[in-house]
Amino acid sequence: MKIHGRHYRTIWLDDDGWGVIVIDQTRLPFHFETVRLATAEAAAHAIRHMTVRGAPLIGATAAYGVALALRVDASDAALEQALALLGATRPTAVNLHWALARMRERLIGLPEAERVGAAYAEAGAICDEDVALCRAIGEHGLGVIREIAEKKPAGEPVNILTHCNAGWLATVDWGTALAPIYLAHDAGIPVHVWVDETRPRNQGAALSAYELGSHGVPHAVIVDNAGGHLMQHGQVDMVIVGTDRTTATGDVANKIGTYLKALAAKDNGVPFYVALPSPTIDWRLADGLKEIPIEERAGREVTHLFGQGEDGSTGFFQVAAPGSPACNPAFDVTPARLVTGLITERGIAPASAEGLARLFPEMTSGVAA
Ligand SMILES: CSC[C@@H](O)[C@@H](O)C(=O)COP(=O)(O)O
Repeated sequence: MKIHGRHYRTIWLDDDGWGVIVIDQTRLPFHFETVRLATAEAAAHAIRHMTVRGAPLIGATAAYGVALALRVDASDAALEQALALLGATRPTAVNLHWALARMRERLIGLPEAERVGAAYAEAGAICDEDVALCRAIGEHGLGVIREIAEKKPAGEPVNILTHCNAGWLATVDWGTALAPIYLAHDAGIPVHVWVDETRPRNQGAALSAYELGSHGVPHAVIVDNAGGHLMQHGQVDMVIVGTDRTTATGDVANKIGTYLKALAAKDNGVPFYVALPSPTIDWRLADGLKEIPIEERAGREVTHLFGQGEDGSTGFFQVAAPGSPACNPAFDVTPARLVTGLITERGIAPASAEGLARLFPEMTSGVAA
């Protein structure tokens, strides 16, 4: 993604070759600032406090967190401690656990002297692979957008609704849900994106809108409650969202509010697609509602809003009645029956055990078989 004319990934190594630089997403869209992570604790803090967020980027940051820990102590005990620390940061996105398991598998059998180099190489490979997976998701999703565009009067935009931020900022580059949109726009297909603001943290209004604007994609921010109305009036041609964990049977956990959009889409005959790289599939799970852990975040995210005042200063503003308690489940589960298709790096699968098994036959032992 280009910001101010320069291409950025969302995570990279500092000039010294070991410090890890990330974009501080808590400062966007008002300030583009980076943060240097120099310890595993700093990486864990960045994930927990959402300096970085989005399932694939959480996994990539955790992988580098392991490398940072091993620089200090490359023993088995230190490795296990770093895996536990980083694994406890956020519960819903399975990419975190996938990345940590991969790091452990790569490192545990190595002599201590080789671990640091191998850890950086593996974290780098996870990042490079994420870029390739997201690009492939973009290509497959582009086909869907193109098909819809061909059925519309010439020049009329394909109206796409998205929820939360499953774009460049949520991954290492490209994004998942937004990758097909970038490719469609670049291919000259007219697209227009309805961006759900995505309360409570406003990842749509703050991050997706920032990205789309930086790439020149026409879009409009809408309140989370507007999607159903727009669908009823024929103003949404398709929905594309990301996911933090998808079961082997095609149930999809994503940012709170996704389920309501899927219900509205079903009622209005609007195709509802979920874009995901395969590390987001939890092959052990068959029932998303019962089995996917849903993160509960602080009530303060509901009662207070982050924004910029007219004098240019940024800060938090209370919007709820002082003293009122708040409840803040951060994700919900959309059952597979409401999902039109899962856009993966290998193609588009029906949201079902059979559909996923057909695309990923090597993973189909257990519940997906
Ligand atoms: C490609 S990212 C997919 C999901 O991680 C994204 O849609 C999402 O819900 C992010 O939640 P967040 O709480 O901002 O980390």
